[in-house]
Amino acid sequence: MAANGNGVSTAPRSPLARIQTHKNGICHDDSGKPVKAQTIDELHSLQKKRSAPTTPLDGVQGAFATVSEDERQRQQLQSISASLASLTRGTGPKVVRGDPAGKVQPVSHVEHHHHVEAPTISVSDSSLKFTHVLYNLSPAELYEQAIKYEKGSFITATGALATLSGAKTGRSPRDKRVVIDDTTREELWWGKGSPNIEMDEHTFMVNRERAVDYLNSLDKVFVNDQFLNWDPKNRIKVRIVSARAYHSLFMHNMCIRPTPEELENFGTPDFTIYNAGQFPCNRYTHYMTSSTSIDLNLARREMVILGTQYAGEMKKGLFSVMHYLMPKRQILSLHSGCNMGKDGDVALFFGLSGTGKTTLSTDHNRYLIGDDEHCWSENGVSNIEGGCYAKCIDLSREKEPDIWNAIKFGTVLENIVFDEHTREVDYSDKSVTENTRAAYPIEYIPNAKIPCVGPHPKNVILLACDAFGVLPPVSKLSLAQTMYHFISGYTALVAGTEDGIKEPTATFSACFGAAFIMLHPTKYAAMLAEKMQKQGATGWLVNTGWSGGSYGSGNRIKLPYTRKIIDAIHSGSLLNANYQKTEVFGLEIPTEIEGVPSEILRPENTWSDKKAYKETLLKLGGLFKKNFETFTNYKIGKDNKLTEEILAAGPNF
Ligand SMILES: Nc1ncnc2c1ncn2[C@@H]1O[C@H](COP(=O)(O)OP(=O)(O)O)[C@@H](O)[C@H]1O
Ligand SMILES: C=C(OP(=O)(O)O)C(=O)O
Ligand SMILES: [Ca+2]
Ligand SMILES: [Mn+2]
Repeated sequence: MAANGNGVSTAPRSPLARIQTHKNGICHDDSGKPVKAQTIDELHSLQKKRSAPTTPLDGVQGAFATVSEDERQRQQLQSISASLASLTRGTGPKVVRGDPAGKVQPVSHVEHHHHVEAPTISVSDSSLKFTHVLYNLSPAELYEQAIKYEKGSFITATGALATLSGAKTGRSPRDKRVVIDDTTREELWWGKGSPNIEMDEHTFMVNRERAVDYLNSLDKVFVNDQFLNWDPKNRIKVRIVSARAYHSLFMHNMCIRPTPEELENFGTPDFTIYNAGQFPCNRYTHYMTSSTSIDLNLARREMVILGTQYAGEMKKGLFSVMHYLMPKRQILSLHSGCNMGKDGDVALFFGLSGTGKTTLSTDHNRYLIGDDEHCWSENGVSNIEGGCYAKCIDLSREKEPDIWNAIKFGTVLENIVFDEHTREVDYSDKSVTENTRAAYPIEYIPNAKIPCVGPHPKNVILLACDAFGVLPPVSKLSLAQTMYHFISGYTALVAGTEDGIKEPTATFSACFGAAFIMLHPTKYAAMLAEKMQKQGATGWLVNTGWSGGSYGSGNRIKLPYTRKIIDAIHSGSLLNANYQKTEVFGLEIPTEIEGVPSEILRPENTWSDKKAYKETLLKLGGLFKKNFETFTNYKIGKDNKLTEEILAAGPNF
């Protein structure tokens, strides 16, 4: 008698025939070979196959012939131990590979085989302790670590790893400090407007010790050895030591991933980050003004992070380092996105946070070279990074399909909100922060250009999100105007929506990234001018912000219109359009662009209150003038003529 789960009889009239599973009547539950295991533990051990400790980009499975696996691991651990050395002990901790919980390698075994350092007299309990190193784990391994040990880690419906960055959901530029010594005092940009807030070497060491002691006190740390810069001649080796799988996966995605062979020969890193973000700095330490401190020491080639878990701090910290190292080699570092057309025409997209670098460089009809950080050398452009970091607020599949589709297994989704059951992400939800983010490897964008390098740029697009609504959607710039706007680095922020409508605030950030530059802005500007002149590149100013009024009365320019404008720049059609000059800013604006209503091209047409338009225009012009006062005493390049032209290229009234 058969019954279903509800106990209701479903008995057929006649008994069922016996199920025939095999001709000879012997019942097998499967037809495969039996597993080669005597116990469940053995069975589990079969599940995992040994492989290289990395995730190769191109599936290279080379022969690891030059050094034995044991020797390679010993060297690696020694190098990591040296990285984690503290001041008081002089030597690093005893490090051992693998997850302490995973019983990957028994401690005694490793101690016996790998003499990480010469035996020293134990001066403290911490030197008796082992620190397990999770070295260049794969995304899958990092998912497991995050989900097991880090609160707030979940897999979303599309397979991304949702994480929380804690109390800080954005960068903390006021807590970023740079060690001042005889070299940096001379070389770097200090004082008004500079992002380089000074600290002394000793204080750096105090913070370094705090971070290193914190990391050494943990059962395990994550170590990433990776590269920056796709230009092979100017590649930098970076090591990131962190406490969270989230941070390790973020950097795995954002830096260039080495192949197993490259990792084998990695050697000593050129730069090391100690990310102890969960642990605060000591506010009684000299120079500390909060519990957060991001400290850069160029001489030691080290960065220490205390009191912030926002992952963007690491990528932008390394960007600062590149802004120091590259100009020394006559290479210009750029806070810009970059893409290339089918015919090899390259465009740069400069702009401050939220102005559209990532959105507009990710273009289905063009090859993506990178979304945020590039180098421009004698040979052309190269991306510094191996991944993209997109803003996700109000992300839609229709408007940004490539970014949408990149949010899948392996992608880190920061501070987003999802349905607790379906794990479907609600991209409109700002409950945690407005700065929700997705970090994914660049190859998640289908038309990424790998390797991420390209020829010299043809178009240099300066993006400004003008919440005042007075800058034209697009204008063609002279070289002097390009320099003026590059040095100004304008965008506008909109005030919080909750307290009702407030005035937008203008922000000026030299080189569209004052927070990251290390030298005086005019150094970068001079290099840009020289390169643009030599390559005959055209500058453009694109307003991705408001039209028809300021924030509150007007609307943000529709993304499809901005894309049409960008298309016309790329195709070259805009270069030959008819232009009219605007008053105050003296910008050349086109009268027509295919696919864009002509009336929006001239901002005053879109404002119903013409008087308010004129007032707002003059107000913004005044803010530009005031901001530029700091730069009027600087010469740009070798040529006095260019300096004078730049000064004249600003608003005139
Ligand atoms: N007209 C527009 N042009 C560019 N971006 C726009 C526009 N309108 C709205 N946006 C939104 O503005 C944000 C731009 O952010 P993003 O591209 O990540 O900036 P960045 O990379 O410069 O920090 C995206 O969320 C995008 O959807
Ligand atoms: C990561 C950042 O870059 P962006 O907003 O320019 O994409 C940031 O500014 O924190
Ligand atoms: Ca950026
Ligand atoms: Mn971006």
